[in-house]
Amino acid sequence: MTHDAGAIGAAELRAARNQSLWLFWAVAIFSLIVNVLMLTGPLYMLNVYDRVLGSRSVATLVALSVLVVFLYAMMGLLDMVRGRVMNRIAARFQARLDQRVFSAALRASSGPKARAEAATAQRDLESIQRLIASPALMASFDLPFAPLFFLGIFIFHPILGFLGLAGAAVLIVMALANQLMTRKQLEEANATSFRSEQLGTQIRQDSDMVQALGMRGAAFGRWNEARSRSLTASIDATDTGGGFSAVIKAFRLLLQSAMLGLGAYLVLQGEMTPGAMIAGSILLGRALAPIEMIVNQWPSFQRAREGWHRLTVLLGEVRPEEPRTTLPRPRARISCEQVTVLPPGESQAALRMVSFVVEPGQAVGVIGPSGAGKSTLARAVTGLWRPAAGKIRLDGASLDQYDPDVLGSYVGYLPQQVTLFDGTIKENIARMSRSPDDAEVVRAAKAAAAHEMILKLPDGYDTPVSSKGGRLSGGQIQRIGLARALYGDPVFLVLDEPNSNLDNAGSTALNQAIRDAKEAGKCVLIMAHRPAAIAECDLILMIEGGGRRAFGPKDEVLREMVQNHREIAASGGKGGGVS
Ligand SMILES: Nc1ncnc2c1ncn2[C@@H]1O[C@H](COP(=O)(O)OP(=O)(O)OP(=O)(O)O)[C@@H](O)[C@H]1O
Repeated sequence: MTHDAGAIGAAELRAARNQSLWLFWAVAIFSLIVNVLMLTGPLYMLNVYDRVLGSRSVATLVALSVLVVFLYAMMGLLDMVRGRVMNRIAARFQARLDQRVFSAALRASSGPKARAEAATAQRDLESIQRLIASPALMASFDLPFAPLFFLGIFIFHPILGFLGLAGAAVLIVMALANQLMTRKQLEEANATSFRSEQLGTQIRQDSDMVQALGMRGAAFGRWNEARSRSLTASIDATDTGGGFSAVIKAFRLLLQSAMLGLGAYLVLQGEMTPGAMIAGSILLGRALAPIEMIVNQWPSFQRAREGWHRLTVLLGEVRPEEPRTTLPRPRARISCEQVTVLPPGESQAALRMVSFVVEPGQAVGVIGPSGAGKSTLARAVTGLWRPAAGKIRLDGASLDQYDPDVLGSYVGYLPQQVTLFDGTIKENIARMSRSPDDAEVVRAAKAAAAHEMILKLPDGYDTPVSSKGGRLSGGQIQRIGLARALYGDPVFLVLDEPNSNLDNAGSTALNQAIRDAKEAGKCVLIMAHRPAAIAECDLILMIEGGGRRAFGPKDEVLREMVQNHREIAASGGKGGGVS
């Protein structure tokens, strides 16, 4: 992370926090009143001991008690109000950043920067929100009023005041030691717990494969190992933190008793009244309570601090998208100019200096052996992976000149591995739109030859599916993926291995869909291994090892390939790796 990016991310987080600045001030003022009202107890004690018992006046006792009930009621009310205000500050903070963090995490996961931070982004935001809403942060609002209580003790007797201050200093040193000693342990506990959770989720998601391949024992063993590491780290952290909490609690109780003892001595010396002795001990308890609370809740502070740091990196590296000038709907002309693409986080290019042009109404078959860079090209042309060098243009404008969501609506992308969202088939075809266009959903399904198949399902278009397809077969998922790609009249289609799961009828329907798209003036890129998928292609782009080997009319390129094969065979060499 560059220093500038970090500063920008931190400024964004601070701005979200500072939008509630006036509410923080309101909480500070409520805290001032609540802390002043906390003097009620000690003052009541002082008066009961020194006045009521001395004068034996029931009337004074009743009057004082009525006053105390009123003051405690006020204190309770204000305490409740400040708690509710803090809850709302926390909710505002999260609401303001939720979408921004979500979208930054989404973009970071397919980009080279801040990928690690993206994994926990939403959790990190929540950990800050939880801290703001917790009694722990409220305790930090009470902390500045500790001097008020110490002043009260000093007024009772300076020696008591010095004892209280010395005790508080010891407690603060212990709190700092707690912070220092648990920091690394808590970091380790948080990280290992996240890793074991992730592994558990992955194993559950791939449960079919885990069970079919007899991986249950091995998977469970690995998960158990991760879980044990997380448990050990968490025990270490809670042991240390819990130890400090216990010592601090015992020390605070001891200190209060010491105050009482010293107070009693001063009373015996005639330097103080018994009421002041009791009140002094209570005041000390009030002054030290926030320190104890902060130490006990230190893991929440630590989680929020780590989260804040990671979000600083994420938001600094993944800046909000600048609004773009709206361009007219483009023609289906795609040109790649010397495009080089690095997969996210990699330093080696998966595609090198590739150039070609596809005109409206043309379909180009992208062929090449496994790992040649076909899917990489698909991701680059759809705008998912930005080229490290060169330009990809749609109707003359480079892809980054389009708003990503608008560009997405121009793209009909069928990825190599189709995943669906939890929802109905209709919602999936309609790209999870909140207001799906039924007629368009059916049109897209018909174009993908999925209509009849969908009607045969128990609830037709309203059949619920899961991310892995649920009741759907591989071929059915692929057809729904194709219908999704065709939904909303995209400008161009990018179909990555579109017929890998299709039967003959499916392949025929796919070819019809490609013909229709060409007739409608769209252009189509088909990444393919199987010859049937390139039947409708006018052009062939052959890539190997990330570089362009050949590009031109289909027959010419195929003839050239056959020629090469013959020559290689004749010279006794081995055939090329083209599928
Ligand atoms: N997400 C990724 N992270 C890192 N490297 C990747 C990623 N995706 C692909 N690569 C690398 O990029 C190169 C090209 O992969 P790509 O998936 O584009 O090949 P392909 O031609 O589509 O292969 P196949 O026909 O097997 O699908 C490979 O060396 C691969 O290891």
